[in-house]
Amino acid sequence: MILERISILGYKNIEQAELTFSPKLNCFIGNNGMGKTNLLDAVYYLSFCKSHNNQVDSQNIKHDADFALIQGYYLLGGAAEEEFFCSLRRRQKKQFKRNKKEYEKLSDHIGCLPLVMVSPSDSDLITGGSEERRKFMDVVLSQFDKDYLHALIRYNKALQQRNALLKSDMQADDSLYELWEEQLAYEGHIIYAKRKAFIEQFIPTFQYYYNFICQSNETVELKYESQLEDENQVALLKQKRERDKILGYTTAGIHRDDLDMRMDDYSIKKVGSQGQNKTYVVAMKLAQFDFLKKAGSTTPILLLDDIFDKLDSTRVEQIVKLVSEDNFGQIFITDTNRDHLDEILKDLNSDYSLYQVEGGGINQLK
Ligand SMILES: Nc1ncnc2c1ncn2[C@@H]1O[C@H](COP(=O)(O)OP(=O)(O)OP(=O)(O)O)[C@@H](O)[C@H]1O
Repeated sequence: MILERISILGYKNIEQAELTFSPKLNCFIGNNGMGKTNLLDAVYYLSFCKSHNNQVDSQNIKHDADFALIQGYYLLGGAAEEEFFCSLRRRQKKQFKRNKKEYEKLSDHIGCLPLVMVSPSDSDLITGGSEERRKFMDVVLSQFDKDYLHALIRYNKALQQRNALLKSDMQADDSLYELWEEQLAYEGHIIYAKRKAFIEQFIPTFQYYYNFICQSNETVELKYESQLEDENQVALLKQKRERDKILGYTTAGIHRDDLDMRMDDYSIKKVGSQGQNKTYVVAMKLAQFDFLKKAGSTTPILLLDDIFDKLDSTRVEQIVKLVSEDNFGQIFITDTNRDHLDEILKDLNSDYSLYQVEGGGINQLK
């Protein structure tokens, strides 16, 4: 899949940009706070109908503007270019269109433009709460498995309903609880089975990337943890019901799943250095890329935002080798330091584009 060109109006600090991209490598250089991440975020928006780092849409519109527009023109395997259009207006529902036709549901779009973003905020995967790690699994699986996405949407609705009952002052009938608990168990089982299969398949690729980048004998592991591993969810929810009424929320189910992330048998959260943590999440994201590429019919776009920060020269060199290979399709990479990019470009056989980003303006240098 190739993003051939993009047109942006009033998105964050980008007032206006009309850019044509290389099918292989697109490099953006600029100082801190100039708009490099914002540009990648606009590309991310076209894939996920939301920003990577700001869920409040009104804050993604340029401060003094009334609306933001992002238009992307893609080659998706067919002969003709396809247009994806997104408009954000203050206090209005966002519009999302494919070839001028508005989507009925935004979830219909998820997966059409597969994309993986490696960003400095990925460190939240290690340092953040378990919801970050569930989000990681959800983002990967939802992009190619509609059954997963729909089961997750139904699960979350049932969870909201059960939580509303738990919080309400009225004494709800047990049969009402049973109704939602059976639905939670049904959808929860679908999600559990798919997460489990995904992580099993994911681990060897993740370990391969970690070892390739670190080039030493650090060993990393990843384990899926779920209460459903050895419990029946209907029985578990029934057993927890009285306690949940006191707490006012549901304490059992796949919405409590986690990933145990380890290095040399210790929790990486406790022992990992900044560079090791960074390598761990970069390896996860590259494995995510491989997984999506194999599962889908098109090669995802790869966004690499400030990927070299915190890494030693060996690790930088290994990542440079990886991204210069043909395994990856179209890549967008940002850096404040021209040296890293020059290193990649000197080994690259194919065509590339280079842009300078300054104060939200983007100039093509090559
Ligand atoms: N809604 C908005 N309207 C105008 N400017 C915004 C908006 N949201 C963010 N910005 C500005 O965008 C800038 C940050 O841009 P961005 O994160 O893309 O920087 P960057 O070039 O990636 O920098 P770094 O190298 O530090 O990561 C900040 O100056 C911020 O004030």
